[in-house]
Amino acid sequence: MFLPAGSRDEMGPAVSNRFSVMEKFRKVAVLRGYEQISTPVVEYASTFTNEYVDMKLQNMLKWFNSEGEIEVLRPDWTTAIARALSSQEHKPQKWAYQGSIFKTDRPGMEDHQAGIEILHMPPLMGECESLLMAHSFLKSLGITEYVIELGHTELYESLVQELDLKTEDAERLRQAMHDKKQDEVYEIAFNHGDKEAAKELAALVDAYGGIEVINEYEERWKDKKNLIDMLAQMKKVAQILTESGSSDILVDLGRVKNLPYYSGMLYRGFLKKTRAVCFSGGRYDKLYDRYGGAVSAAGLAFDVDVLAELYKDEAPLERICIIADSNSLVFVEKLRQSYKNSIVDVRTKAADPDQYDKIVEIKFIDGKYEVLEK
Ligand SMILES: N[C@@H](Cc1c[nH]c[nH+]1)C(=O)O
Repeated sequence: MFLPAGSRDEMGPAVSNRFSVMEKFRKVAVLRGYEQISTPVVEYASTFTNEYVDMKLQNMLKWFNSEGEIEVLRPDWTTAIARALSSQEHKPQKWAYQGSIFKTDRPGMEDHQAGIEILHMPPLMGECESLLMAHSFLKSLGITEYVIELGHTELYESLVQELDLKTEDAERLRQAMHDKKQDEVYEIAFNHGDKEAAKELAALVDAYGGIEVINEYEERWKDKKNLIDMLAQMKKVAQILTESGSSDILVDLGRVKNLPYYSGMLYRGFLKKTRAVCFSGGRYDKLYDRYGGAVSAAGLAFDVDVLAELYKDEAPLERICIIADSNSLVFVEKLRQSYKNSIVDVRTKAADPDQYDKIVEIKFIDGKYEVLEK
């Protein structure tokens, strides 16, 4: 009530767990050498809808400003950061950020993200650092039961290039591939190419599983050098992650990009228990073409809302309630010093004992304040 559809209030643990997740993220990012970056929540729509980014205006929260230009609430951090960094010197950079993104094509409209962007690093360094950072961060939250899924946009894109597709059919094919509708993939590809190309694309729908899928495809594509190189990249990243003790790895060679700007390896983290996606990212060098190009860029964003739902404080603080009144407040403020590293809540009435580990009452006896345990 009194809120636009999709907006919501949050209270208690839903909020505090989110802040705890964000604090942990910041700590891990700082210790891995990331600098913090923040961009405004209001941007021009054209930052996200221009031909290099190509996000859909219909999914953005938008309005006209007084000059008649369309402004939006930030729908994507990665693009906003690319805009903010466009005039920066080309030297290795690692940025970390946290905050909301707004999209109307999902329930809730506002998502809380924490993410990293790694620029001007040699190939594979960005992908590996993104995923190793994800491993450290999830570990710091006590999350070990997750699966990393690796993909590569250019596998599908290079096969599709061989077809003669109009924009609309290209979109239909991408959707069918995304939904893993093999018959539809075959049909669209066959109608716009030949039997061979259609068979290859349809087979890609099933190219999902452990690292052995890459081995199979190395054999299958042994004459396609560009595809073999991409598989080698995926294999190398998988090997580095495995040797670093990271989580289980799956590959999906038929994965299509979920954001238009990706142009290389893609990765996602799934929680084993719920299958929820807890992070997602990839390589996106071409996004920088708008700003002069020749930039190596990779990164990922964590879904803070998904992580906050799982959050458990491993060493909860002792909770103490002091029952006092306005006369004893000065005394109570001093008394706090003796409860270092505890949550000290001052109330005026006996509080719910279930909420506290200890309740003490301040009484004025014989001219001085006494602390009585209850
Ligand atoms: N911006 C992407 C995540 C990402 C960060 N860097 C690269 N990709 C998303 O919202 O899914």
